[in-house]
Amino acid sequence: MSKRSKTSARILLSRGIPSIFFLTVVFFHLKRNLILLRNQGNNDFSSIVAHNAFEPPHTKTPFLRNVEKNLAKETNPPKSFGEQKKLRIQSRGGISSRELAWDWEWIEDISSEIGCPEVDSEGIHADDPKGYTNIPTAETWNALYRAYHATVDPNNELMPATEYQNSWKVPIEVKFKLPEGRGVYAKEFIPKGTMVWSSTSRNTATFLSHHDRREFIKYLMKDPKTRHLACDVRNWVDVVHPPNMETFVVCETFDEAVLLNTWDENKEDEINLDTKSLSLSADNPDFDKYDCYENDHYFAIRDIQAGEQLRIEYTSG
Ligand SMILES: C[S@@+](CC[C@H](N)C(=O)[O-])C[C@H]1O[C@@H](n2cnc3c(N)ncnc32)[C@H](O)[C@@H]1O
Repeated sequence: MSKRSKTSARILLSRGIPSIFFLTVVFFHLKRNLILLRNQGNNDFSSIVAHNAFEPPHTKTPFLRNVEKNLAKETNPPKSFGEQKKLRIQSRGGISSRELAWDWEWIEDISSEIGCPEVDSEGIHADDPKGYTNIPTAETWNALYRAYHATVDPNNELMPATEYQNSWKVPIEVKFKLPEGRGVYAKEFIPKGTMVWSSTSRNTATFLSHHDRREFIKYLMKDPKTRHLACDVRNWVDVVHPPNMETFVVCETFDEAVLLNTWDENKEDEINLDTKSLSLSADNPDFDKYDCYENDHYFAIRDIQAGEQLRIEYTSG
């Protein structure tokens, strides 16, 4: 090889190969960022993530790492309980008909199997030896929370609380008086306009499937200590049609609000509570957008004296 050729080869080795290597690195870097920009334009980051999922982390540029971090936030944002509930109702579908949600036929069968006391709109039968005379305590409500969490399919669970919460904003007590049976009484004077109770997913269970609700009732029936509660929960239930949904869900409150009686048509003054949906701001501790009852709350429509029974208007579901 001539001296000239040797010099050319040396130049090629010392400058050309590093240049080719440099250009190759620049080429792949640009190619990757072009894909990124193109996908950013389409608002579609999925291919980038898929592409990079197989690369060791050290090969990712800080820019790409940042995009991935933002994407992870976007696709997996921390979900509030309310958001989880909405997604679950949407994905599980709820119950297809109102009739199925009430499940009256099955409820009638188990009522006669247990021998539940008769209840009608006229009140509790005074001479019924098995009448609803039991005054629930925190332990009673806790038994319902336990039954719910023990039976409801985990994918359908929409109640974060596992034990009784006192959701009353005013002091109350439960007493038994005929003909209505158990009722809720004010322990102190309540001024007109006071909010006395509000529904949240902490005190109100949601059943998304008719099977779950049956399992819940059967669970209560198995234990002699809670068997009578299977009769009670029949009367404490409500069927709700969530907004923008074709299907139904079953709401069951696990506290004294289920014992609120209504008023006698001939005694108009008796009614003292009304219900409204809350328009709470998100920072309010009671804010719970996807509560079964849409954050319904009861408020005093007039001054209520200490010792007076709290009464609501019943609405048919
Ligand atoms: C949701 S429960 C209320 C709690 C019920 N008192 C109890 O002890 O379980 C509804 C039932 O209470 C009774 N009730 C409510 N308001 C009444 C009223 N003003 N007069 C007679 N009975 C009433 C009816 O038997 C009704 O079906």
